[in-house]
Amino acid sequence: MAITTASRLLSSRGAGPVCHSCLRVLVPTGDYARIQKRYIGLKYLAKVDEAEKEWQARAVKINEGEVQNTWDMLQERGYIKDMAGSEDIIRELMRRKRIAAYVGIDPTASSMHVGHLLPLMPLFWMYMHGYGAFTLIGGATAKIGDPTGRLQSRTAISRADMTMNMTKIHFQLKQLWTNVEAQARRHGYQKQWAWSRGIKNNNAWWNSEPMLEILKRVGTSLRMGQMLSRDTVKQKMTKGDGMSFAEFTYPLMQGWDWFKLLGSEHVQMQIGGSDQYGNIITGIEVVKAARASEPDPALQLPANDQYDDPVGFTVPLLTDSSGAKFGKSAGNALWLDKFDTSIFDLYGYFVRRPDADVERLLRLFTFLPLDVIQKTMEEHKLDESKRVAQHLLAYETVALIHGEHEATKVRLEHQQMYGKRQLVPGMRTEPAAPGDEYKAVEGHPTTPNNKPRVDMKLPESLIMGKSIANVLYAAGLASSKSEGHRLAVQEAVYIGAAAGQRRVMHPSQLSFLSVKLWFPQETQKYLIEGKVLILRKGKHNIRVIEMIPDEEYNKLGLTYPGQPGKGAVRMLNERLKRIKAGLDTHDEVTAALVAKQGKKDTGEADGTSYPAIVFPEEKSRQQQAMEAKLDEELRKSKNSSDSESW
Ligand SMILES: Nc1ncnc2c1ncn2[C@@H]1O[C@H](COP(=O)(O)OP(=O)(O)OP(=O)(O)O)[C@@H](O)[C@H]1O
Ligand SMILES: N[C@@H](Cc1ccc(O)cc1)C(=O)O
Repeated sequence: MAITTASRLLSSRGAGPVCHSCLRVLVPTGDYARIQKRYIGLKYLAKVDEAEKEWQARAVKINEGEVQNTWDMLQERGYIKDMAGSEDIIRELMRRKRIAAYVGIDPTASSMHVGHLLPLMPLFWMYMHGYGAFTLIGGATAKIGDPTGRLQSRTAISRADMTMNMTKIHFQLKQLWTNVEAQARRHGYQKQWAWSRGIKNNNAWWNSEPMLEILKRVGTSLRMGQMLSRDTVKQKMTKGDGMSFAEFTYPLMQGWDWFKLLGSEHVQMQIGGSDQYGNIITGIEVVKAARASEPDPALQLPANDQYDDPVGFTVPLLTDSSGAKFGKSAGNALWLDKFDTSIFDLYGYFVRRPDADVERLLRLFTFLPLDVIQKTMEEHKLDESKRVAQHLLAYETVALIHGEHEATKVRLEHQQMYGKRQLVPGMRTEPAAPGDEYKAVEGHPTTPNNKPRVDMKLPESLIMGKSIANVLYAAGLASSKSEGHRLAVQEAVYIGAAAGQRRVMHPSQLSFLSVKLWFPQETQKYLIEGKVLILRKGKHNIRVIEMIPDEEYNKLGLTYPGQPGKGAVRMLNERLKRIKAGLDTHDEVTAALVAKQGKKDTGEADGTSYPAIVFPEEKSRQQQAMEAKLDEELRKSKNSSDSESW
């Protein structure tokens, strides 16, 4: 039996399993073309059935007090600030139905921050309890910018930057979800077949949604008076820089997202920070209006009783010590990207939380059971100076963001640094050296948690004029040009391109094609907005490359592996000339060679203004010969300086 995801949807609304020919009739032509075909059989349907039975058995246990209602758990941990809907209905809804929830994030910065974790935590908890959980990247909404709580409009972001932000956030969410799975296992939650999660991007529908459809479906029911009376609108119009029509319609866009997710993923609940309350309330109206105006009876979403209605809630805002919301706009964000906020600093931030806050933060940011938190607090109170609770908080939060391996490492570093007050060789209290951040961890596969830095800049002359092998080497995706060549021949790396087609990717819809060994002009074809290139090796080793003019690249003092005139051979030659001319001493050159092997820098560290030597992993014959010459010269100069000192 050939059944699609859409048929699952229709069957869940009582339509029964639907074959492709019936679907063609039921689903509008455009939608049918977009529907992903999936062949499923009776086994799958049996599993759906079984999952539903399990859910109903759980609902009975909740009634009998054997299992806690997930809503009560969320309340207990302090996640609920304001509710959109009656509490009794939400609680009962969560008991009866395996609903799904979503949290949306606009990619208006290149990384998420700790504040974003707060609405995400209840979503993660719901996932671990069997509900559907979706994170939405607002690729389309970010183009308008949420005006909520602002007096000034957001500055427009170029499409190229938006693509970069979206790509980075997409991979951050993947990393978070990977770590959530690990945390769930660690805390004894066994993954079930029916657990479902996903990352969505509202570009998927906004890029093709006809305006008329939305105006007709919801524009006619939303009342101007009510929309104008919203606090954000009044404040921005009277005290701020006024409100554009696009900003005014932002809540409608957000509501339409919800309606789309309700249709495709049963998303009946929206979660957000407390500033999102107004948008969630408007969203409920939009969803109801859109649902009521469905012209096609086969696509009608159920609206039988109050348990079919959308509901939502907001979480409290995470603020800094002055009470300001932690976020990008306030400029006080702690970033989830380890290249923006080092793991060491992130851990340190949680270790510094005051005693009065730590219990609440443990409830909010960790998956630890409440009795464990209770015991930790008792232990903590015996000697607060040890900061036992803060270290646990820091460990758990870093494990969620960067994985357990990093959390264990950073905990040790902190203990060594602040416990014994000494630095340990090899300890990372500083971000990685320039250049190193683009290297994958040697001897280990690239994972979401150890992946190198994602964003980088490369000069125009490289991207526009050099082979893809050079670009891969420069981007740190190949350890040499010849490896770059090999990867391209084997089609083992991918480039951001329009799905299934050899042309530029639609800015904001992440899709890849394998790279081939092509002419330099071919690489240029994939430049998004004429300046952004996305490359990927394996699942997680990704680069979002911004192409900048050569002058700007040089002005920033950047270099890349394989850069003409900056290679090891040239550097060795220059050093050789200087040592021969007596401009550098033996010690200076050896110090530069020993101290900075494999690192790029400008020579400031060894007190010279001369660039250090970069050794590519595979040395060319020319470089080997040059190294031998330099060795010879160093030996001579050493002998002469030794004899002088006699
Ligand atoms: N400090 C915070 N505490 C709780 N929730 C937050 C915090 N910061 C952001 N959120 C929530 O995360 C979600 C996504 O937020 P958004 O993408 O607007 O980022 P933001 O940092 O709030 O942006 P900005 O500061 O520019 O308004 C929203 O639900 C928002 O309320
Ligand atoms: N408006 C939300 C982000 C968001 C975007 C689209 C949505 O569907 C939901 C939420 C914010 O700025 O925080």
